[in-house]
Amino acid sequence: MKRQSIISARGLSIGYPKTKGRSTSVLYEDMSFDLYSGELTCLLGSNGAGKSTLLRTLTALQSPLKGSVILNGKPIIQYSEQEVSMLIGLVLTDKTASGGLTVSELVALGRYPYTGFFGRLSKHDDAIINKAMSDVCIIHKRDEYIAELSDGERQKVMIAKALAQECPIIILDEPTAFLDIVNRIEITNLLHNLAVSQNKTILLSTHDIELALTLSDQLWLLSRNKGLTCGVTEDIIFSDSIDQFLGNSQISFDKHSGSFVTKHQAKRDINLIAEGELYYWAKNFLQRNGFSISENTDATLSLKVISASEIEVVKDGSTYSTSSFGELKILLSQL
Ligand SMILES: Nc1ncnc2c1ncn2[C@@H]1O[C@H](COP(=O)(O)OP(=O)(O)OP(=O)(O)O)[C@@H](O)[C@H]1O
Repeated sequence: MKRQSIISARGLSIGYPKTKGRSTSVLYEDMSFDLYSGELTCLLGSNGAGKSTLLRTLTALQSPLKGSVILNGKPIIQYSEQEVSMLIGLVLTDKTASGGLTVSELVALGRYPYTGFFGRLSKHDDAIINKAMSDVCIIHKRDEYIAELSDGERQKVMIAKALAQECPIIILDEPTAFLDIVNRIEITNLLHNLAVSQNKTILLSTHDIELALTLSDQLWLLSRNKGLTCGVTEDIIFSDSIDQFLGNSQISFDKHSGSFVTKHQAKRDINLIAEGELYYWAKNFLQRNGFSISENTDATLSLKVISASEIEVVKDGSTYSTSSFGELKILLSQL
């Protein structure tokens, strides 16, 4: 089945043009990508990889150095500013913006591509604004000032504004920056639900790798050495690209846990017998304490975790029992 891409590019170069005191700075050359509707796509890359530059180029805030971004089959530069704002809702992370407006006033700004800046809001506009605030669960704060909201609430308001804009595409630059874990999950989940239930095309940049792996349909990985690679999340995971694009000499991506782990200098081999969550956390404990997990059941050192309070160590045929990981740490340092 061939899907229709909403935003695409072939042979795109992005970066910053020559200025008086500086030569052209090319970040990426010959980029190719497609964004599809009904999907959440997460853009991952280290600090300075060029995520914001790519998002600005995609939304026509910045010109490409070469090539063009194609929006619904037509180069984006052929659209007027108003036409682009009816198609793409852009959410930037700016903590200081619009503090003097109330929640509903800020969300209402999303209607201006339709009404004009001095245009009056119709009943239809009011209904859309209310629905947008309900969709992101912020309607109970509709009369409060933006300056008095928490970061998570403000982020929801910015998303509601993009929803009120009724754009088929929403692009967000680090929408979960500054948020706690609950709000990070809530916002990312909300965006995924919007993509699926309202068939929107949603692209966001994030450093929240674990959340992106759980909720995004497509991943875009960006690295100055390796360029851009795109694919369905699980295809990207099994291609080992996450490690290649985001890992380094200190950390590597662990496919089993779906998270990054520190590369420890292992000094001793140990055989581990445990199941499920006990295996996961015992392995975590051992690796952090300088052990390498060995598959060899004849290893001189072996650990059996029956429960979190029943842990046995076997060394050279002798068995030692402990009732916590705290005790185990002391025991292992003595054996
Ligand atoms: N206006 C500018 N002129 C020249 N170079 C710039 C400009 N803005 C950003 N850059 C450079 O482009 C590179 C990419 O910056 P960008 O902000 O796109 O990265 P990022 O991946 O979004 O980073 P972060 O995760 O830290 O937000 C950086 O080396 C940066 O210094």
